[in-house]
Amino acid sequence: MILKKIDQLTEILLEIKKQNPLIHHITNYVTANDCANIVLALGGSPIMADCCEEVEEIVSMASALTLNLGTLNEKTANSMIIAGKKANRLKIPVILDPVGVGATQFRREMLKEILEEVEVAVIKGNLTEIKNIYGIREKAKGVDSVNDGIFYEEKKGLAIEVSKKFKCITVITGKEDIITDGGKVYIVENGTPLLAKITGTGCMTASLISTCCSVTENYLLASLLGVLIMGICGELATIENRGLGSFKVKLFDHISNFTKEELKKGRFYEE
Ligand SMILES: Nc1ncnc2c1ncn2[C@@H]1O[C@H](COP(=O)(O)OP(=O)(O)O)[C@@H](O)[C@H]1O
Ligand SMILES: Cc1ncsc1CCOP(=O)(O)O
Ligand SMILES: [Mg+2]
Repeated sequence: MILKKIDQLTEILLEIKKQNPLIHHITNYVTANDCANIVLALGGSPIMADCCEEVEEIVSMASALTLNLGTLNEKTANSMIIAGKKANRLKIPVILDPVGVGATQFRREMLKEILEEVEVAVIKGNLTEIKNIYGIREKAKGVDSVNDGIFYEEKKGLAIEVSKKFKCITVITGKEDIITDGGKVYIVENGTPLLAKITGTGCMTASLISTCCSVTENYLLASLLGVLIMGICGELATIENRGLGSFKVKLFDHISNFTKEELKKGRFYEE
């Protein structure tokens, strides 16, 4: 079963290299450069554009749209809605990363508006972010998850409920990652605590998922692939690690060299 899945995931990987899809991001100014480079490393082509006058034109050329709330303001929130609606009309997948949504009332209100106006294909966040999306008010200190210690069954249940509520794929990242469409659930065990020590690995995971979603209609498998790539490459980057700087460089090296061979290092199961 897993071998068949590896073949299906490899097909998505090869399709990205073949198509070089354009991935439109409306994202934060902290990790934008890393997200652009991660899309390039996987074989896609990034464009970051958030001006409301041009987002419709940009998204019309793109194969996926990533909306990242990391440094949200009223202007970018408006651009997200304009671009998101256009993406929906064009049937382009929209991937939402609700960065720091538990931190402020403003983010929660803007997120609610975005989700009322835009149909999202995938919501990806850490546990605190996903709890807040579902209306569980866990106050975030910033952009990181407050508590990853809840029972695995509870985390899985939450992801399923979010998928049902918003009719989308839900991804909860953390020590183990959960990916679900509300029915089938994948658990990914790859990763390293070092991934949580550098900023942007969550944002980059969303960019990887977007790139994978851009070449297939199977958003569940595409999300699984994006998560696996980050987890496996994170593990590979720890080999002979000298510190966080070189860890990050090695993470990019492994993502740019990622093939079916690396995919076989995936530790995931289906429920
Ligand atoms: N304790 C951990 N062990 C293994 N992998 C982790 C751990 N914490 C986070 N990760 C990985 O780091 C990446 C980013 O996840 P996370 O830190 O939850 O996102 P964010 O940066 O949005 O808070 C994911 O690939 C996740 O699997
Ligand atoms: C630190 C920070 N502040 C606003 S956005 C951002 C980056 C968050 O990135 P990630 O969610 O991948 O850790
Ligand atoms: Mg994040």
